[in-house]
Amino acid sequence: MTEALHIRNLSKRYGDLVALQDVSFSVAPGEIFGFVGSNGAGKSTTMRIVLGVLSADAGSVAVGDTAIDFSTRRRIGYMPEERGLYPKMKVGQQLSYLARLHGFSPSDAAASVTRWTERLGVAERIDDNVADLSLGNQQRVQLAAALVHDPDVLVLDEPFSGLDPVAVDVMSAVLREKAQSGVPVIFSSHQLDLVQQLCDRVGVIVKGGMRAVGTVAELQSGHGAILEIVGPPATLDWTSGLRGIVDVAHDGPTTRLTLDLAVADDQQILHAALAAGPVHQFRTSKPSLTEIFREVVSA
Ligand SMILES: Nc1ncnc2c1ncn2[C@@H]1O[C@H](COP(=O)(O)OP(=O)(O)OP(=O)(O)O)[C@@H](O)[C@H]1O
Repeated sequence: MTEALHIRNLSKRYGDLVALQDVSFSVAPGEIFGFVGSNGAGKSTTMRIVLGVLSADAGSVAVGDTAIDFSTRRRIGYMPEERGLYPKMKVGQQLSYLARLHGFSPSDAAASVTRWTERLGVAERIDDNVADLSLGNQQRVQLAAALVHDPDVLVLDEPFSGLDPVAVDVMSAVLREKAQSGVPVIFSSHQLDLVQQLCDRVGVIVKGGMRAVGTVAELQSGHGAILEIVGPPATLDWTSGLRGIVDVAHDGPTTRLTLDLAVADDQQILHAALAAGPVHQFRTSKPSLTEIFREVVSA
C-alpha cells in the first residue's frame, strides 16, 4: 500500500552552519513534488535525512503513520546527488544485486532488471561496467537502481541534471507512471521549466527554511501580476518612473513587467510604451516558476 511521506520540523546544523531550520512538508500518494532552491539551500540535506544517510538534530520523517526506520527506508527508492553505483561492476549484476538486497528472488530480480533497463533505454548496456557508460546513461542506470525493488516512495536528488532531451522525456514519463501507480515522488531540480510542467506541487527552500509550498497555480496567485508588452525596444528605459512596477525583464521584443496591482496603472504603462515605440501586443500573463522563484529567493 502506498502512503504519504511526511517531513516534520527537520533541523540540522553542520557546526555553526544552520543547514535546515524547521522544515516541514508532505508528499501525498500519487503526487510529484518538486523541491527547488538555490545551491546550498538544503535540498540534499533534507533528502539524505529522509534516507537515514544523515541524522537530523530535530524533527522526524514518516511514511504514513509509521516513523521512518530501517524497514520503512527499504521501501524508498533513492537517487543520491553524489550517485552511488559501483563503477567496476556490470550494470545488470549491480541492479540485480540491489533487488536481491531488498528481498527479491533471483528470478524476480532478473525480471525487474530487464523491465527497468528496457524502460530506461539501457538494456543493451547490461553487460558493461557502469564506468564505461556515458554520464547520462549512468544516470539512467542510477534511476533503474532506485526503481528496481519496486519502491513505495521515490526520493530523487537532481535526477534530470545532465540528461539529453530524450532522456528527460523518458525520466519524466517514468516519474509520472510511478506517481499514477500511487507512489509519492519527490525530486530536486534547478530546471524550473521542467518542475513547472511535471510537478503537482512545489516547495521552495531558502537558506534552510521552507519559504513557499503549493501548486504552481497557488504560487502564481501569491505573486504580482505579469504584463507582457511586445514592441518597445528593450534598449529604451521606458518603464522608469512608472508606478507599481516590481520587476522588468526582457525576452527579445517582449518586455515582461511584474506589477503590484494595488499601485500599477495599466493605462499609464500603455501610454509610456506607445511613447517608446509601436506596441504590437499588450496582455496579462501568469508568472513562470522561474519568476516566482526569483521573487521568493530575493524576498
Ligand atoms: N557534510 C557537510 N559538512 C558541512 N557543511 C555541509 C555538509 N553538507 C552540506 N553542507 C552545507 O549545508 C548547506 C546545505 O547543503 P545541501 O547540499 O543540502 O544544499 P542543496 O540545496 O542540495 O544544494 P545544491 O543545489 O548545490 O545541490 C550548504 O551550505 C552546504 O555547504
